[in-house]
Amino acid sequence: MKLFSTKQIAEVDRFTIENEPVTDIDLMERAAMQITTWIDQRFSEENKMVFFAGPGNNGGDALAVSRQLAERGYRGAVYLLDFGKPLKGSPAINWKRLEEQGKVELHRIQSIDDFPETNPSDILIDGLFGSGLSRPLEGLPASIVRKINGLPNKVIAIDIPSGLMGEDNSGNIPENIVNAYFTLTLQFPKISFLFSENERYTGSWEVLPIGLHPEGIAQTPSKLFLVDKKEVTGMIPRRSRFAHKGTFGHALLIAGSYGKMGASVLASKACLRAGTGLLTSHVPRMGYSIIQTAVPEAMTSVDPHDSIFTEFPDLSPFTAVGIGPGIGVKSNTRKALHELLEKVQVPIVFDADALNILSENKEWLKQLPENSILTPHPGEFRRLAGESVNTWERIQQQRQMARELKVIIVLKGAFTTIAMPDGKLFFNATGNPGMATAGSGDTLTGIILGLLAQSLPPQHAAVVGVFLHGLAGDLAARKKSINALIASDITEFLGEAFLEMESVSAF
Ligand SMILES: NC(=O)C1=CN([C@@H]2O[C@H](COP(=O)(O)OP(=O)(O)OC[C@H]3O[C@@H](n4cnc5c(N)ncnc54)[C@H](OP(=O)(O)O)[C@@H]3O)[C@@H](O)[C@H]2O)[C@H](O)CC1
Ligand SMILES: [K+]
Repeated sequence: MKLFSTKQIAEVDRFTIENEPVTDIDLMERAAMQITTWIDQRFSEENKMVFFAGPGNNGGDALAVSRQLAERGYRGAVYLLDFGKPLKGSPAINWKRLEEQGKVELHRIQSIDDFPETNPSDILIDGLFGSGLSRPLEGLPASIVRKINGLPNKVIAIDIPSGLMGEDNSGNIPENIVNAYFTLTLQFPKISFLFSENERYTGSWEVLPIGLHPEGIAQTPSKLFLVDKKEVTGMIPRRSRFAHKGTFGHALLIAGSYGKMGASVLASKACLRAGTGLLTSHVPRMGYSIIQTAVPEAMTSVDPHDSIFTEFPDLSPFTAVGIGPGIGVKSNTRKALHELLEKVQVPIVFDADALNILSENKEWLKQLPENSILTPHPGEFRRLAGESVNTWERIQQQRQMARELKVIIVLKGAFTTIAMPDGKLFFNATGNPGMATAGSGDTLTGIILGLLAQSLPPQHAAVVGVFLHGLAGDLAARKKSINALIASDITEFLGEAFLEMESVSAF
C-alpha cells in the first residue's frame, strides 16, 4: 500500500471530488460518518462529547461529527477556535447545520479564558488542525493544546493530533502537540505515525476508509509503502510437486563464536524453517558438536580456528550467504570478512558483528556487492551512518545510503523500514514489543538467508523475511504472551506464519 504526504492526500482528495464526482460537503459528511460510527460503537450517551474545532476542514469534520452524534442522542458542546475571520466553505455549512439542528451547545474560543470547564468523563474530540497544518502551533491554538494536554480526559484526534506534522517534525514544539488517546485517521496512515517518538501524540491509531478515488490513488506517485499481506503473499513462490531439496538452494551461514554459539543455532533453525533446501553452518571448531546436536538438519563447515571465524569454505556450492550473528570483531575475523566481500558472487545478508566490522572499515562499504542486504538495529545503523535527531532524518539517511551503495538496508524497529537501491522505502507493520529480545535479530537473518537461498530476488527476500518474522512473532505472542516471548518462539511459529499467507494455505 502506498503512503502519501499530507499534500499528496489533499491532491487525491481533490481528484475524488472532481472525478467521483462528490461535493466537498458530502465527502466531509462521509468522513464524519466513519468517525461518528467508530465513536458510537465504543462510547455511550453517558459520555458528553466536547469538540474543539479549528478554522479548516479538520474543524469542519468535528462540526459534522458533533451533529451526527447529537442525532444519535449524545450530549455535545462545540468550542470553535475563533481568530475573528468567518468560517468558509464546508466548515461554514456545517456550522449553519448545527445552528439549525439546535442540539449541540455552540461556543467560541477567542482567548484562553474561554477554555471550558470539563468533567473527567467527557470525551474531548480534537478537530483543531489536521493535514492542512503548515507550521508549528503558537499563540492561542498552542495554549488550547496545552490546556487539553493538562486534563485527565480521553482525547480522540480527528485525522492527526493537532500540531503534529504528517511527515517531518524536526522543528516542531513538542508541548504544542495534542497528546491523543486515540487517533482516527482518514484513508491513509500518516507517515509520522510510523515513528516511535510520535506515539505519545497519536496514542493508538486506526485508519478509517472514506472512499477516496482508486484512480487518484493509483496515479499519485510515491516511493513510500506500507507492506501488506497480499503483496507479500505474491512474492512467496509456490512449490512444485516435483521439487527436490536441490530446487530450494543451499545456504551458507557464517555465525557464532566461543560464548555466542546460540546466535548460530538460532539463525540456522530459522534459515531451515524459512525453507532453504540445504544449509551449511560454518562454525569455529569448538562449535562443531553444538551445532550438530542442536540443528541436525544443518551440515557443518568447520573453521580452522578453535573459537572464532577466520576462513570461509569454497563458495561454489552455495546459492546465498549470511554472515554476522555472534562472530565478534577480532582481526582475523575482520580479514576473513573482507576477503569474503571480494569473492562472493551470490546474494548475501550482513548482520550484527559483520555490520560492526563494516562500520569500523567504512571504505569497505563501497565493495558491497550490489543488492546485498544489511540488517542493522538502530545502534548498528548509527555506527554505520552517523547520528540523527529523529526517525524522519534517520530514514532519509537510510534511503540515501541504500541508493549510494546500491544495497538493501533493513533498519529494525517497531516499524522496521526497508530501503531499496532505487529509493523506495517499505514500512513493515507486523511484530510486537515482545520481539525486542535476545536473538530475535539472529532469527531474522536466518529467515532472510533461507529466502535468498531459494532464489527470491533480494528485494523480495528482505520484505517477505521482515513481514514473516513479525507475523511469526505476533502468532507466538498470542500463545506465549508478549512478555515471555523468546527468539526460538519466532522460529517455532514460522510455519503458522506461512500458513497465514494465502498462497501457501491454498495447498
Ligand atoms: N482526504 C481526506 O482525508 C479528507 C480530509 N478532510 C479533513 O480535512 C482536513 C484538512 O483540512 P484543511 O482545511 O486542508 O486543513 P486544516 O483543517 O488542518 O487547517 C487548515 C487551516 O489552518 C490554518 N493553519 C495551518 N497551520 C496553522 C498554524 N500553525 N496556526 C494557525 N493556523 C494554521 C490554515 O491557514 P494557513 O495560514 O496555513 O493558510 C488553514 O486555515 C483533514 O485533516 C481532514 O480532517 C475532509 O473533511 C474530508 C476528506
Ligand atoms: K486534529
